[in-house]
Amino acid sequence: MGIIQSIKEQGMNKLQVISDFDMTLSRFGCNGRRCPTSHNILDNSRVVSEDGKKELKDLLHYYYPIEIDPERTLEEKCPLMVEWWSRAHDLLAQQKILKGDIAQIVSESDVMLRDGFNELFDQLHKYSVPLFIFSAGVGDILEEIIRQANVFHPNVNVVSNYMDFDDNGVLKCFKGPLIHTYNKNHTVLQGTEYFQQLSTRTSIILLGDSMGDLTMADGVPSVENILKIGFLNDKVEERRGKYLDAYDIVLESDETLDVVNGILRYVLTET
Ligand SMILES: Nc1ccn([C@@H]2O[C@H](COP(=O)(O)O)[C@@H](O)[C@H]2O)c(=O)n1
Repeated sequence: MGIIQSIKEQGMNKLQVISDFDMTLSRFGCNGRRCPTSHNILDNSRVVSEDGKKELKDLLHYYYPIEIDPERTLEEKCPLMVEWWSRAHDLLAQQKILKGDIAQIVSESDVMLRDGFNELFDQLHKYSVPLFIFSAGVGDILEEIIRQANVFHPNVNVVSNYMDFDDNGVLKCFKGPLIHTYNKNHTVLQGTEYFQQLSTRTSIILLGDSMGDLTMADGVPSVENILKIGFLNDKVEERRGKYLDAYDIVLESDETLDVVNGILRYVLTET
């Protein structure tokens, strides 16, 4: 039997959705221009100095090609990703960013959620299906994005990199453990108990845009069905083979959540 059919037969009470955020729930591009990641929203904002912006852009131009390079191994990439995230977080921590400015920074940014986000969040909420957002982005920023989009429903849980502010609301550092593209697995979830509480939710729909997102469900105690849907946004030709091997469904240059919503509609409606 196919995975989608098995998930439907198990029923909505057994289902949970685990999703990446940047470039999976948010758009990769619009009208030929790149949309920002949660990190980029901060990097490009008015609260970062011109020198800071340049240094953050230099880091992006150096490390992003490494992140998506299909020829490099995970072992090669991991220490370099730690280096990128740590250097970027240190730079951001020097900018005296105020907690009270986050909402405006987000509302002034070019971030866009994928078309169909309302249906996705609202369907999952309506049927009380837990949505776990597991992100190597900036938690405070992505939470604000979904709050401003009016879809931060009670069934949504987020694990990400959160900012640590001092008593005056000034950013001093980022809280640990550091989450980067290639350590999104049980090792950074210790102490959260999230998946243990959902141990009866043994059907999973996993949404990601990188090879690192494939391990996001590793902490789920007893997976019975898992449907992995991958958004292939960049270096499409070079990475297609690896994505097709790893994901059950690969969506190329698709800025919508239409396929995901169609599957959920099928799974969640009784026939
Ligand atoms: N300083 C940084 C570090 C990372 N990024 C990008 O953000 C993405 C966040 O990861 P998700 O797991 O939430 O997709 C990642 O893919 C990096 O390209 C950044 O923009 N700036």
